[in-house]
Amino acid sequence: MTDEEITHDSMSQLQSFSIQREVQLRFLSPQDLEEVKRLCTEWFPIEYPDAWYQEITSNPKFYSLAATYHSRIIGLVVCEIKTKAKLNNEDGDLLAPYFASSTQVAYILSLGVVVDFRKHGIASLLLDSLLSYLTSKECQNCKAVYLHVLCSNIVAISFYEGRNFVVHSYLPYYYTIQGKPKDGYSYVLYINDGKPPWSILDYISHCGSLLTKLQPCALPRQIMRMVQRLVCRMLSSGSTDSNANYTY
Ligand SMILES: CC(=O)SCCNC(=O)CCNC(=O)[C@H](O)C(C)(C)COP(=O)(O)OP(=O)(O)OC[C@H]1O[C@@H](n2cnc3c(N)ncnc32)[C@H](O)[C@@H]1OP(=O)(O)O
Repeated sequence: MTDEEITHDSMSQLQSFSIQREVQLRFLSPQDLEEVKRLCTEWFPIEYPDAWYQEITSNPKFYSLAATYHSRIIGLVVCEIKTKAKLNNEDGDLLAPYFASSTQVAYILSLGVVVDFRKHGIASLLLDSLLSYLTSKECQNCKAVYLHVLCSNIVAISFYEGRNFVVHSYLPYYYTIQGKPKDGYSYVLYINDGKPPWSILDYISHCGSLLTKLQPCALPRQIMRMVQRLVCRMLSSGSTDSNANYTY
């Protein structure tokens, strides 16, 4: 790193620190509808119906958290907690089959930050708040957090991957952007001991570890040892009997 880069980095960190000190988090309310609509139109290439904005700003089933700076919304995260039974087909195999259909999962509908405030840790702050809620005592039945993202959204993908989210599936033609089909990915983070279904690799490695435990090559040796032990026991019980006879 050059001196110039170090200075720029420290300046940026200082700026982030002073912004973060003034950022406040609060839940969205119906009064935020127009502002949220404006921001989402700016951030996302997808058009949402008005009913969607009404829902996320007023329905308590959504965890809709805003980051504000001097009372202005500069970022938001919207998440819905639902049961495994309510998963769409494409996400149906998010959790291992042994999880009951009443097990919960959290779906991040959107996460965005105003351009001028990006790279100052605002999205991280929002995601951390969401994750600390989802891993709290009251949400222990929630086993995974997942989301959908355009394959071309490299910034968001690297953001989520940097926070331990992993690809769950590739979704060809998942989006329609300005009349054109676009591919997507679903990403997932398992929480509260949530687990994905077993992959072929898991089955192979499980069979491998079973075989290692059983040690089929050592089987004849084990049988020999068992026979030896049995004979020894029979002999020693015979001698005990004779000792017993002698004592009497
Ligand atoms: C389900 C979905 O919502 S998918 C769609 C996601 N949203 C969008 O695409 C909307 C448009 N994009 C955005 O709004 C933003 O770019 C987001 C939400 C993806 C990221 O928001 P940001 O507030 O910039 O994120 P944040 O600052 O927390 O982290 C971004 C990067 O900046 C880095 N960063 C944070 N502070 C600093 C700093 N002071 N100096 C330099 N880098 C910094 C972080 O380390 C991080 O890098 P990493 O991902 O390589 O670890």
